Amino acid sequence: MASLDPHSQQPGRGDVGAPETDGSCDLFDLAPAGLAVIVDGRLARVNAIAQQILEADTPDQLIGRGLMDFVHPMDVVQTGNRLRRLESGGIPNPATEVRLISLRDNLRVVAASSRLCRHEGRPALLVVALDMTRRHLMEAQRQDNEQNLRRLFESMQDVYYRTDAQGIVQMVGPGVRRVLGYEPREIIGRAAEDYYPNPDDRDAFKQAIREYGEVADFPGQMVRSDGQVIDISISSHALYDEDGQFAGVEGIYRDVTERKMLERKLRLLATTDPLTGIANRRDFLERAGDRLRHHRRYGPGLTLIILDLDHFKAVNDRFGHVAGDRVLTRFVEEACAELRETDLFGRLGGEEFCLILEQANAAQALQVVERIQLRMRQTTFEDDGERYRVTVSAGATESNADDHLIERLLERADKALYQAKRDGRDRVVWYRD
Ligand SMILES: Nc1nc2c(ncn2[C@@H]2O[C@H](COP(=O)(O)OP(=O)(O)OP(=O)(O)O)[C@@H](O)[C@H]2O)c(=O)[nH]1
Repeated sequence: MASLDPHSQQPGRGDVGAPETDGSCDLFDLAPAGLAVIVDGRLARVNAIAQQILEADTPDQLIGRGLMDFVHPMDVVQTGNRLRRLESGGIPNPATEVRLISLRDNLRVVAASSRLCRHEGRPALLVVALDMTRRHLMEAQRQDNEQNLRRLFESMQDVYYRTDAQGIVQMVGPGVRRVLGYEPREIIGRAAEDYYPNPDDRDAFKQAIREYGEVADFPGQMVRSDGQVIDISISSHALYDEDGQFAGVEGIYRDVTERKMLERKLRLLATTDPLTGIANRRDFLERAGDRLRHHRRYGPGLTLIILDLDHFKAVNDRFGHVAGDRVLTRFVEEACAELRETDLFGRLGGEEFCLILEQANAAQALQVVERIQLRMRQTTFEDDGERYRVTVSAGATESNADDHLIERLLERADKALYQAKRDGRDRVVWYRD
């Protein structure tokens, strides 16, 4: 057994302080570190842990092999220098990280220190190695993760932020440069509210956080450094301290201005009649249905009127489709001039339009229709050098308690309209059973 007994030092022979490893003690094998005795640059003895580090099944696989055979090529020069310094000066080397290649060609990282000793009467080196491979891997992984996280953070389209309980910004990510046009340091320490053009948005956000503890894709608006108002979407959660007290909010927000614009455009396309700009059939009927439901629950009836241009086919046939389109657009302009913001007006198709009047009794509704008809009577069109007028017929009905569906009102108004056409056009007929 190797002896690490300090009394066996042999001063004056270049190995001052070197213990004799004469095999008289089993400390060598018990040591909680890898130990290797090197004689003439070759492994003369290894303990079990050194064997483990170098992935040898038996000590024989290692004994007699050159120490430098196991040192990673990148560390060979530095390790050689250290060992030479030790041999010539005798001063033990402090622990240094060295990369080794095991018998199975795996990278091992050890913290290795060395000192002089004697082995079976010959000058030798004792190398002590602590296996750092796992820690090294973990550290490399941690650094890798940190770098990835940093890269992600830097390139993130979203803005990460954190506020304290008073809404003061504690942290904000670099994405804020792109989204709001500010440097992060310009924002930190300021109230998050300062960037909201509409205080109601912030209040709604705070209320939702208070109520649910978190929000996802919460809509709002913010003001950029250049004054432009942008649409944002926030996903955040509340933070609490150890006592369970509200400590602030953490989350991300992103610029969704383009998405919102696209959504608005799509909504407009899906709900608007492209020629006249008023509600198309689908949108009109949907909103008309909502209003009917509302009136059934809360209020008196509503009035539905179908308006239909007279002899419109003749306009198309005589002056062409473009002239017909002009008449349709003009009719809508004239009708809208007589309507209130709250009135619902839409194009059912072709030259047929529909109007819903709320807060109007039958007499008032008739007045509105008659005013629209009068306007059209007074409007002159001119095409191909010919002047002409286009009149409007209308059928009206009022909702009653049995009307669950808007289609029932449409049916009645249509019957009344038919009657108006039969009675000579340019008039309004109120539906009667
Ligand atoms: N220019 C134009 N014409 C349209 C449009 N949609 C439908 N029309 C035309 O509107 C005309 C409707 O004709 P009809 O349903 O016979 O009705 P009308 O000629 O007005 O007759 P009455 O309603 O009985 O007075 C048809 O010629 C359709 O081609 C449109 O968007 N633009």
